[in-house]
Amino acid sequence: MKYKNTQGFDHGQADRIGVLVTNLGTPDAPNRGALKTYLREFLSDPRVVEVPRALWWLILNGVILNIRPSRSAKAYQGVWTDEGSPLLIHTRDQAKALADKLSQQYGEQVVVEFAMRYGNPSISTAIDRLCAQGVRKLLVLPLYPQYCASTTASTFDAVAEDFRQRRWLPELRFINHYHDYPPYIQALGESIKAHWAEHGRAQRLIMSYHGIPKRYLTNGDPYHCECHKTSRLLAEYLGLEKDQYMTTFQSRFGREEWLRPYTDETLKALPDQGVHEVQVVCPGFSADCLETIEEIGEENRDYFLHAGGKRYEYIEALNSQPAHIDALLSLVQQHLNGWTLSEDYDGRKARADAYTYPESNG
Ligand SMILES: C=CC1=C(C)c2cc3[nH]c(cc4nc(cc5[nH]c(cc1n2)c(C)c5CCC(=O)O)C(CCC(=O)O)=C4C)c(C)c3C=C
Ligand SMILES: [Fe+2]
Ligand SMILES: [Fe+2]
Repeated sequence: MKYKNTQGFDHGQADRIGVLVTNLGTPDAPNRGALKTYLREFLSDPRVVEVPRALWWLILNGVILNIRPSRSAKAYQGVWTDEGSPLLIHTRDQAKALADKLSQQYGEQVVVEFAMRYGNPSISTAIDRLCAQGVRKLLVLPLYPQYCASTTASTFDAVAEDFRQRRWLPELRFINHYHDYPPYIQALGESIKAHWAEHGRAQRLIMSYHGIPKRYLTNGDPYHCECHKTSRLLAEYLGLEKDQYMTTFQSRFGREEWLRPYTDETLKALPDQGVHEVQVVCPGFSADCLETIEEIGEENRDYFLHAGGKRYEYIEALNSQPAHIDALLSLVQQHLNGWTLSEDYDGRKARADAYTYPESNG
């Protein structure tokens, strides 16, 4: 059959709204084999690596997938928990907390699933589950505050690819970004203030975002601007002067130039410039993951202290903090506008006049 059919449909089924919460994805296990599978899927995405396909295929299969999986597996072993990968656990918990809030408000009318762009649970599996529960309107919330083609647009590609193979498409809404959304800035600001209340302030607040190749910016990707806007709004919220905070970019991959200034080089240089105390926050990561726990929490701490720094603190991602969930809730509510029927919700009535073909069972 060319198209995937909706499973479990019956005419008495209630029409529902689905919220699909997504993040990047993570390997199934912290070992070489799982890393190879994960990295192959991730790094084959042309939204992530914009290099001519034939050339990239040779580099990826000839070099990267032979070297990187073992190295990355070691790094993942250092952050892995009894429940699994931190990114997966946080995303699952965030979706659950959001689902609880939405069900308090809308009962069974709104259902939530979470998915990963690469790895499991896949976006297609989650859309299958939503459709089987009667979802006819779908809101996708990629947990990337700043729009980037490598992440946000790639998530859209995965939804579109699923839709290409599906018979009965739900109505679709897609949240592009929320880098300047006041409740998100407030949640970030309050989490930093709570850290200050407990530990005091350091000389400088470093706002570190995942990098991308500089070429993507010059080709028109708004990511760099959105990161800077988040930083400016956050600094305004906290009442910071220009010399009290910095925006930097981390997690470089490959040899070409990425967005500058680089987080690692900045931290290595700061002690010589008289900055011996820093606090680092990662406002582009909605959940702690390898890139924050290991790279910011450990690797960059070492660089800073070895360069003569005296005090280094990483301020955790918002994860499932109540203020974060509330910010996501209000973001979702804004995008559900015109869709929710909360008071007179009666999905059965909506389908009561459906005509049943005698020869079909659906
Ligand atoms: C190869 C190029 C990469 C681009 C471009 C890129 C952009 C990008 N990534 C995130 C968020 C995350 N990336 C994570 C891990 C990760 N990223 C890359 C490469 C690129 N990312 C790799 C190869 C890896 C895997 C880890 C490794 O082998 O070093 C993660 C963490 C995943 C986890 O399991 O914990 C996140 C989150 C953003 C937001 C972004 C562009 C804006
Ligand atoms: Fe990445
Ligand atoms: Fe910019």
